[in-house]
Amino acid sequence: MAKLQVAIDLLDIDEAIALATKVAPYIDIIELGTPLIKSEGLAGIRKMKDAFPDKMVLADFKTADAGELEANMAFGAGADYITVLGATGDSTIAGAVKAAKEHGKGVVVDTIGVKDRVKRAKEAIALGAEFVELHAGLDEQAEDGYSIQVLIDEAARAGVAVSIAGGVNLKSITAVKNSGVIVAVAGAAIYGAEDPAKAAQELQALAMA
Ligand SMILES: O=C([C@H](O)CO)[C@H](O)[C@H](O)COP(=O)(O)O
Repeated sequence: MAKLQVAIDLLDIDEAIALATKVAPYIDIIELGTPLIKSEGLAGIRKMKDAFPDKMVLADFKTADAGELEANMAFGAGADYITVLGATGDSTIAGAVKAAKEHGKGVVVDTIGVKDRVKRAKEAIALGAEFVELHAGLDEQAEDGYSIQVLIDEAARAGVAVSIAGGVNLKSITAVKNSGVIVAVAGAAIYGAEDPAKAAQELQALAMA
């Protein structure tokens, strides 16, 4: 069984909240995607958490430096999780983990751009990350030959708590779940669906099967 995280890559917080309102019954974690955070800032995080106080809210900061400072910003605005880039230095991850412990929150390390995602996942967990996102970003997904199977294979041999992001949809979610992830992240498959609530409900049913 895997939890379901919706990655909201919209640019307007009111549209994001309207989407989250439709899908919240089927979702465990609401992610404000990096473009949404760049568009709306910390105020957007506050607004989302105020609208969904009982949901876990993930701020996809993709922090690359000043880990403790940025994590304090995200948690202070109401986020339950912040993402930090796995490609950055250990001290940045450790700084964010320090802030997370002080706030009783969590750090998710995002392996976007990392060559050996499994090795880095193990290192990130040792540094105190709650889980690690095996992630192919929107640009990597658009490259010729991309297949989510790479991430599924990595999750199956990771041996630490991981999520998968990058092409999770109704076709792939069963294999994603069976790989042993603790969280499946779906963006376009939900926010781009004609009926986002139905899409989220179907994804959740398969993630929990
Ligand atoms: O994290 C993401 C990306 O870096 C832009 O913020 C996406 O939300 C994530 O890759 C989800 O992807 P899809 O489910 O394929 O939309």
